[in-house]
Amino acid sequence: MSTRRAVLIVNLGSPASTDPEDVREYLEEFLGDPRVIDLPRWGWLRRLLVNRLIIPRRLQNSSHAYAQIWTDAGSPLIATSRSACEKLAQALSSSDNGEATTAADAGKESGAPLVYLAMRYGRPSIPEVVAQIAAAGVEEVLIFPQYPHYAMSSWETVVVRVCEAFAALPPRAPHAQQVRLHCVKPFYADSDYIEALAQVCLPHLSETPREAGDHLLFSYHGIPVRHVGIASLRGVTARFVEHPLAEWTPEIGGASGEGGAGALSYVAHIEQTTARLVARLGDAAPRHSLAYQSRLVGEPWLAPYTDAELLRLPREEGVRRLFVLCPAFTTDCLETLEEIQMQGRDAFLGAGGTFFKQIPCLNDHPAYIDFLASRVRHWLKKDCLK
Ligand SMILES: C=CC1=C(C)c2cc3[nH]c(cc4nc(cc5[nH]c(cc1n2)c(C)c5CCC(=O)O)C(CCC(=O)O)=C4C)c(C)c3C=C
Ligand SMILES: [Fe+2]
Ligand SMILES: [Fe+2]
Repeated sequence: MSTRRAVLIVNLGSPASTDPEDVREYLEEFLGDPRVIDLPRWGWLRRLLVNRLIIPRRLQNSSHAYAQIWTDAGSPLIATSRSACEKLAQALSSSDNGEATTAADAGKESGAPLVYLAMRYGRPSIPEVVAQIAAAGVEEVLIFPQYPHYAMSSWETVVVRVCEAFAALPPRAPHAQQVRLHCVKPFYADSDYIEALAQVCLPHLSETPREAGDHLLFSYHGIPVRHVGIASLRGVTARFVEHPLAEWTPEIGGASGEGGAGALSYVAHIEQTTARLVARLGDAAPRHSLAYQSRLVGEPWLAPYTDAELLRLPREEGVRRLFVLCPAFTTDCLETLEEIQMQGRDAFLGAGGTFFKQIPCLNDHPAYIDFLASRVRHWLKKDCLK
C-alpha cells in the first residue's frame, strides 16, 4: 500500500470579521506570539503591553482598514489562499505523480496527496487542520509556509506551530506518532518563484509606454532590526529531526550570504529576490529601489521605510510614475490592498506623482500554481531535502 501524503499550505490569517471584537481576538493571538513580539521577555509583562497598550491603540484603525478591503468572500488573504489551494490540487491531479485532492474530498479513497490549508492566526487554525490530517491517516506531510523569506515572525513561527500541533496530538490519534514532516524552505531565490513574479509584473510594466520618471519600488514587510538573524528552535521536538530547521541549526545567527552562515537572514533573502527579479526583467524594469513597510513603533525597524519613500521619491528624485511590487506577500492582503494600494497611492500622488500602480501579488496566478506544484512534485520524488 502506498504512503498517504498531504501538503499543508500555511498562510498568516485574518480576523473572522471586521467587527472590532473579532479583530481584537485576532490581534491578541498574532501579537501574543512570542516570535512576533518577543520583548519584554516575561510573558505576563508582554501580554500586558500587547493587550492593554498596543492593541487598544491599533484596534479602531485596524478594524477600519479591514472593512475597506473586506469582500463578500471575507478576507482577501483567506479567499485567495483557498483558491490557490484548489488550483494546486487540480494541477497535481493532472501530473504524472498521481492525483491530488483537496481535503474536502478526503473521504474518497485514493493514493493521492491531499491539499490542506491552515492559517497561523485565526481559522482554519493549525491545530484543527493537523487533527484532520491525523484523522485522515496521513503518514507524510509537506509543510508549505507561504513566505518566500525567512523571518522568526513569519516562516519560523508557522513551522514551529505545526510541529507543536503534531506533538500535541493525543497518542492514540490514528498515525499521530508516525507522521513524518518535511518542509519547504524559504523560496526567495527559486527560479520558478522568480519566474512567477516576472509573469505577474511584465504585463503591468508594459501596459503604458515607458517615461523618464518611471520607477519600480520593491516594498517588503519590515521586521525589527533586532530580529535580523534571530532564529529559535524552541518548540521543534526531537521527533521531527528530519525537519530542515535541524539541518540548519549550525547556520543560525550567522552573517549574510547564501547557503552558508547567513541561510536564515531576512535581509539577505530579500536582496536575492530583488536582484534575481531585476535580472529576469531586464530592460522591462525601470529604475528600482527597495523599502520596508508596515512597521510598528517602539524600536528601529528595517529601513528605508516605504511611507517615507513614497514622499521622497517624487519630491527628491523626480519620480512621476511609480510601480510598487510587494514580493514578501504571496497573497494580496491588508498590507498591500489598504496600506499600499489606498494609503500609499494617496501619499505618492499627493507628493507630486502622476501615476501609481500596485502590481498584484502572486495570488492564484497560473505561474504561481506552477511553482507550488513544482515544489510538491520535488517532494513526491523524494528529493525535497537535497
Ligand atoms: C510577509 C511576512 C510578514 C512578516 C515578516 C510580518 C512581521 C510582522 N508583522 C507584525 C505586525 C502586523 N502585521 C499585520 C498584518 C500582516 N502581516 C503580514 C505578513 C508579515 N508580517 C500579513 C500578510 C498581514 C496581513 C494580514 C491580513 O489579514 O490581510 C498586522 C495586522 C494589521 C494591523 O493592525 O496593522 C500587524 C499588527 C509584526 C509586529 C511583525 C514582526 C515582528
Ligand atoms: Fe505583519
Ligand atoms: Fe499595515
